[in-house]
Amino acid sequence: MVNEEKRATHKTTVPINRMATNSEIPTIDLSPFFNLVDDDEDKSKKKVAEMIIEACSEYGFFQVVNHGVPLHLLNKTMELSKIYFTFPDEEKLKCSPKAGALLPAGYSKQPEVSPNKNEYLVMFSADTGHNLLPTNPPEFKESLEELFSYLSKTSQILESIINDCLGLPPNFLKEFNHDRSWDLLVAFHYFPATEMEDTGLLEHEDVNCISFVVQDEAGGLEVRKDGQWIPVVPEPGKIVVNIGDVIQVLSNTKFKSATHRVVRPKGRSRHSLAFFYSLHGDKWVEPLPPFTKEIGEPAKYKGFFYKEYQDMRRKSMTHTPARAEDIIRITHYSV
Ligand SMILES: O=C(O)CCC(=O)C(=O)O
Ligand SMILES: [Fe+2]
Repeated sequence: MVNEEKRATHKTTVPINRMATNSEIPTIDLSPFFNLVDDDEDKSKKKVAEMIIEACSEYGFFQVVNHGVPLHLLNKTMELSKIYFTFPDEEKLKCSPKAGALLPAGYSKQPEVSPNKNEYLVMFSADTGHNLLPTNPPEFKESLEELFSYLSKTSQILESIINDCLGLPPNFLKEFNHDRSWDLLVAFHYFPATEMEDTGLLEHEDVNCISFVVQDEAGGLEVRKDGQWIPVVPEPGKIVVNIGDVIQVLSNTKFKSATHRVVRPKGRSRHSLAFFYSLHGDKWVEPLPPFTKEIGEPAKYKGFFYKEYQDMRRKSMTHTPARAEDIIRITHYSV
């Protein structure tokens, strides 16, 4: 009961618009950036850039097609992930993160008291040597590794598009964010909603640079725009992209880190795959001069080391404060 009451305090008071549809979340065709046949490549790239500028300045969310990730690989990984999460706990716990690991790779379940209701498997780039991946079901590990490397390539392309959309010097973000060891891929399993509540993941903004999400048919991802929750209806082949706090801070809020959450469906599980294009923990993050002094605008955030912010966020998720307003968000660094 105490937990139910505690969870209830996290319920948002923003009205829910369940009638809204995906048409409000722009879909952007990335084919001009993947060398697909095009008579007028420069014009097409410019069009994509315009759409991305609009989506990122409006609310930081969009969907992509022709994104370079093979659809059969997305589907296969999702199917294997669904099988993996049906395994008994003792099997899944064989991949529990090593105590004291700097970056906790492996299988974890949200603590009972957490308002988030899911279990998940985290992996980093195979090069880091941090991973603890299951050998069962067969091919799951290989699929995850392959998917990781495709998503990594796509995120680097998207980062370079965003770099240009922000008007930064060529390759600025690539050089700033050259270390790929903090990028991570997470396979999620959300438990079916109970009679009392349907929160799968509390409303939040992502800490990192750019996130990618693929949901199964159950859906449940919702984005907040103009005070309303817009459901992101899963569509085969589309990948959902959202801007994280790092880009919001660097651009001094020119590009937005959107608030989103996961609502659990009743009577069924929900699965998703999320890739977080990140930043090395030792990086210092602060609003960049082209968005501040060079245009006479005050910086909206104090600077911080990425790992300091990420640590605080992780703690506030595992030991969630009773009051939603005490959960650490990027506003912690607001000036
Ligand atoms: O599972 C999803 O659809 C989204 C997950 C998410 O927003 C996150 O892990 O930050
Ligand atoms: Fe998120």
